[in-house]
Amino acid sequence: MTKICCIGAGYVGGPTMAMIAKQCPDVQVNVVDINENRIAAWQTDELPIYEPGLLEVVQEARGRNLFFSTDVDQGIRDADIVFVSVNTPTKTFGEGAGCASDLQYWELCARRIKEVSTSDKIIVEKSTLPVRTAEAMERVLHAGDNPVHFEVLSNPEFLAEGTAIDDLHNPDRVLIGGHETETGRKAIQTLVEIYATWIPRERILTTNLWSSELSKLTANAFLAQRVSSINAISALCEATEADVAEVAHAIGTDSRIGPKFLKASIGFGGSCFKKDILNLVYLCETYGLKEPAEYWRQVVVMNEYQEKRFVTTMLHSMFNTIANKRIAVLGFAFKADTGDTRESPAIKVCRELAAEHATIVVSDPEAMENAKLEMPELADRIGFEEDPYKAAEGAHAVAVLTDWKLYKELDFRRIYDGMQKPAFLFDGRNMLDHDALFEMGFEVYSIGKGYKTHLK
Ligand SMILES: NC(=O)c1ccc[n+]([C@@H]2O[C@H](COP(=O)([O-])OP(=O)(O)OC[C@H]3O[C@@H](n4cnc5c(N)ncnc54)[C@H](O)[C@@H]3O)[C@@H](O)[C@H]2O)c1
Ligand SMILES: O=c1ccn([C@@H]2O[C@H](COP(=O)(O)OP(=O)(O)O[C@H]3O[C@H](CO)[C@@H](O)[C@H](O)[C@H]3O)[C@@H](O)[C@H]2O)c(=O)[nH]1
Repeated sequence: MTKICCIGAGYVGGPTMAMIAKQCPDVQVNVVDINENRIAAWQTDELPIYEPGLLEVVQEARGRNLFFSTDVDQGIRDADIVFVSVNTPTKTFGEGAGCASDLQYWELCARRIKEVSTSDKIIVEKSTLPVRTAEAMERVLHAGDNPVHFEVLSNPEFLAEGTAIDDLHNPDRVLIGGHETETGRKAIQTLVEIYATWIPRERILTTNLWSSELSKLTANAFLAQRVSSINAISALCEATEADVAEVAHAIGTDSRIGPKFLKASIGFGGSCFKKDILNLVYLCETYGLKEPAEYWRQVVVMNEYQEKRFVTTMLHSMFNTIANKRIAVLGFAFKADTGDTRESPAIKVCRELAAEHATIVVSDPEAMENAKLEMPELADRIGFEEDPYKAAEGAHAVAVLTDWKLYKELDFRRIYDGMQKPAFLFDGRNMLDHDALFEMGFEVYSIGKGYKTHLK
């Protein structure tokens, strides 16, 4: 029986390993982590992350061939294949602070693997890493006179939160990079066979190590670039009475452009896009490629502009003062169907609103616990109210920041009746029926669509 160990039981390690275990009952999968609370939660039905469909997948395999443990060393020692899926955040200190990837968690894992292994293993980079990390890892793994052989593969993860289970079940592609040597090819084949249990072989791409590592950063850079591109156009739409949704539809029907990832918004969030683009920027700079670095940096610059612009619109439309006005923030997660608030644009928006001395009430169906941890410094300005109607009661403005489906279904007549007048509504996701809201009496502001106001 093949034994897999995955180090890191987070948003990636948990769901990916649960899917492998579900699809491959003959493979034993041990997910290990140093975070005791997380591991304990994976062992219950109150999973540590909210992801539609995840619980069912975990329940099918848990206790059969899927196990969660804090015994990292034992997990590594027993395994034929070790996935490393630890966090690789942006460095906050020293050289490359604010841009480079912080590789300390990855390197600690490599050292641990070397320390405790007594048999040959395939080591799989699941975390998103700078191109050529595998080289450094191989040096760490093979330092000294260790007789054990480690074959390093890159297998980046492309799942998106909120759709992780569908993405894992039916991925556009799986990417596996390895050395073009006999042992490298053999290791690639071993991993290909695991995925081929449920994924058509032609969707499993194999490349050299560096192409695989770089493809992950490139994919995220291209995706984020599309969001920043349409957001840049949204600003021009507002100035010209063009409608960004119409523009996006018109260009998206060109098969060379395609319709996806063209939704104008308050900006992209999540733990990956900004971090991975900045990592790409840092890599370009490291190789002396100033212009490519600047090119990609602009994707992040545009995103920050879009977040800031949203609050500026709120401020200007509400007569240039929001001090002590109650603002109901509907949605704090960085996108719908997740409780994840990492790098959520809602954080930036709340900070800017608080800087204007607004009184903020945050509501979200899944992200309240994480939201409470995000902005401790604003505790005296922010309240939390799970019920969106209560959050909006007495508010001067409602700002929709996450595209939760339930916000489409709210009784906005009831919300309007309970609000201060004029009642402002800022739709940061362009998801509501703006004509109907305007008819009810709202002052309606959206992204890239012009404003609907009763005020002269
Ligand atoms: N979140 C996503 O949607 C997503 C998608 C694709 C790729 N990625 C990449 O996958 C990686 C993991 O992301 P995530 O969102 O799952 O992070 P996460 O923070 O949710 O999980 C990482 C886990 O690793 C554990 N860990 C850290 N060091 C450890 C060690 N030495 N030993 C054992 N456990 C350790 C942490 O305790 C944590 O639980 C990152 O590189 C990220 O860029 C994330
Ligand atoms: O047209 C769009 C599409 C997305 N977004 C926003 O962009 C952010 C990212 O969304 P999405 O990409 O769907 O979620 P993530 O979970 O961050 O997934 C991205 O980041 C992961 C981590 O690397 C990758 O694995 C995925 O392939 C990649 O889509 C969110 O704030 C979305 O609201 C928009 O504003 N407009």
